[in-house]
Amino acid sequence: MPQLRALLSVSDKSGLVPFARRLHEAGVELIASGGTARAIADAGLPVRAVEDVTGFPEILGGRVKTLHPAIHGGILARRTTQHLEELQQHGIAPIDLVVVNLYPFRETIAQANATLATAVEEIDIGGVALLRAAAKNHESVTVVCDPADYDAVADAFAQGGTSSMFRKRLAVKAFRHTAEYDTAIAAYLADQIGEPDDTPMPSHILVDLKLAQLNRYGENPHQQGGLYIYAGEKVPFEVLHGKEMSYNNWLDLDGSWQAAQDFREPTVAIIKHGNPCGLASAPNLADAYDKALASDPVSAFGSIISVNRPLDAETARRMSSLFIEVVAAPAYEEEALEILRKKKNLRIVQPTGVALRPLSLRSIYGGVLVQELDRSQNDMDPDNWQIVTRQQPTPEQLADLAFAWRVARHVKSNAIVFAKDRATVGVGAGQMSRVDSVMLAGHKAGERAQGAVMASDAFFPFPDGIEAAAQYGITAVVQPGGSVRDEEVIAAADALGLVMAFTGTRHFRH
Ligand SMILES: NC(=O)c1ncn([C@@H]2O[C@H](COP(=O)(O)O)[C@@H](O)[C@H]2O)c1NC=O
Repeated sequence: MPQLRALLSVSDKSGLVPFARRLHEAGVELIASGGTARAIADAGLPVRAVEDVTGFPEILGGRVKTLHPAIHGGILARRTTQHLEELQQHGIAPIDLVVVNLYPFRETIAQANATLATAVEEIDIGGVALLRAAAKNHESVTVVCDPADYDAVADAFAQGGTSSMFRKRLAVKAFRHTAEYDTAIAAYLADQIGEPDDTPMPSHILVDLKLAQLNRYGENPHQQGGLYIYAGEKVPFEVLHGKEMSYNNWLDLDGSWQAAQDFREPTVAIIKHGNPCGLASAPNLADAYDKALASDPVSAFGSIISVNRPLDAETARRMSSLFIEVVAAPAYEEEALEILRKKKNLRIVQPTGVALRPLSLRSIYGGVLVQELDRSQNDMDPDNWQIVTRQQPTPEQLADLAFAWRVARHVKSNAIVFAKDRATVGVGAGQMSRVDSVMLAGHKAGERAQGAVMASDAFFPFPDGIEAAAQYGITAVVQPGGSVRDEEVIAAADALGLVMAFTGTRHFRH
């Protein structure tokens, strides 16, 4: 049996000594780089320093330690006569196991005081080269990049060596690891340097996503699903109470959170299947909640609710009579938490402070669609609107129109929002025809449509939508305008005595 040899070069030395001891006990000769060799020797185990093998000292403050043919030759040689003879000619011994963990680049850049210079120093070169060399030669060499694998590898060496399948799996893991490592470096450097083509649509997007949570299933029980987060970042919401978040919970939480945070006044967004069934603003959250719930109390059953202020006890008390899947608030009063915690199945969540990414990514067949988030501000201000009807809005109508317009961008197209007193009273979402959305909103609002205003996420192609709205009692309309039939639509609004504003901006949401 030939002498087996391991090269160890680890930044994180946890678990190193017991692992090295087991390898030694299995008859494996240990070679290690500076600090790693010291840690092994301090534990009383025999170890050869890399410098001793290469006959060359570590130089440039550790920038060159293991980058030497005596090391890489030993790893990369095929175990064929020709390669082994070549090794012998140069006095190089084969290396059968490579154990590396890399400089903590991600941890370094996550620190508040990180500079470009400190980050660059934490870019591991030699360790990556060792991992890649060993992974390439997985036919004969075992590569370990994760201390979680120490036990299984030690077990295998105690039995004489690793299996071919195990080596292949470890090689895949090592290549994945170095790819993730380089992705983090590239993303950081691009960010620091501010690549010229970085805005608005970068020429390449490197996405490094890590599984944060395996969901019980995807949208439906026959689909697998999970939450992936950007590597090195936190899960966006912490679950303070209740069961694990499901796939659909995450999706609806995202919609409700972004909707509630879009408003300045205390606001409550009640979401079902990606659309608000009630959204309202008021001087305090408790009243905003009542108004949002009143919009469509039937649909609010089993909803996801987000608010944009710390959740107070009074609002929590009012919420506790409704079956809610998830509640999200920027913070919670202690008493509010006590009240909500009584509901066993309610998930209470709070954001962890992860920054909102400016681009949205959505996978389609054969690609990923990327766009900036819909965060336009100009058209949200009624001062920038054009009143196109003879009838001018009252201040009250204008305030409701501005509210409804902001809600509309959080509703799936074709989106129609009926609102009164800064609260939705009817929402028509996700219809293929705009006039159908009007009818849905009107149906939901019933009597409450009388004197309410209407927002439409895109222009009315025909007067029919306006005429239907007027029949429900709508008095004022806000829409982007821009249809070839705008004149006809304006004439219809004038004939009905309605106010109509054009914003010039469309808010499709698919
Ligand atoms: N430059 C090199 O030749 C080199 N070879 C190995 N390393 C890294 O040095 C670290 C271990 O160093 P030490 O054994 O001195 O504590 C490991 O994270 C390893 O990935 C190197 N350092 C950086 O590239």
